[in-house]
Amino acid sequence: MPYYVEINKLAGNEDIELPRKMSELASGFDLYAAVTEDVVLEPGKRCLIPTGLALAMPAGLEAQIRPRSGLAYKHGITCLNTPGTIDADYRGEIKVLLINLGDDPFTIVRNERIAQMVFQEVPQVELKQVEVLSETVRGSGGFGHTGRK
Ligand SMILES: O=c1ccn([C@H]2C[C@H](O)[C@@H](COP(=O)(O)OP(=O)(O)OP(=O)(O)O)O2)c(=O)[nH]1
Repeated sequence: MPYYVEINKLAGNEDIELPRKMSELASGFDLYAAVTEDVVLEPGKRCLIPTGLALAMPAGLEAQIRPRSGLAYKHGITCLNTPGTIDADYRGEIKVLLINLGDDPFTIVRNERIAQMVFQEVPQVELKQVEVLSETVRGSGGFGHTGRK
């Protein structure tokens, strides 16, 4: 059984494509830019791109906003906060925080695919404060304590 996620096109965005899987088994639904005029993203700069969409997903799901590999590889365009978290109770416009890590300005035009959205189940977790944690072999070793090879 699929999860049913409600999607709403915000006023003035009737022409914006709905998020779309570009192949049958793709993980992500591509998201389209709902900019009202072209946005030129200069190298090293960031911008918040509207999608013109809002969602209502069932409790226990989240949506993650992730970069598109092609834009990252060819132009250095990625999501600054990847993966961006869309909470199940968020009803506002979904926005995509892009940054240009490339060498050249990049122009974002309306209805261009700028990122992808992957839905994930989120386990329900309750934190329980304790005085002593259960032991493991690793213990507190981390941050590369096993070396490089
Ligand atoms: O890439 C993103 C990340 C977040 N959001 C929206 C949906 C999310 O549910 C909300 C809050 O995001 P987050 O919890 O990451 O941000 P925050 O800085 O902690 O904001 P808040 O104090 O509003 O929770 O902002 C987006 O539209 N795009």
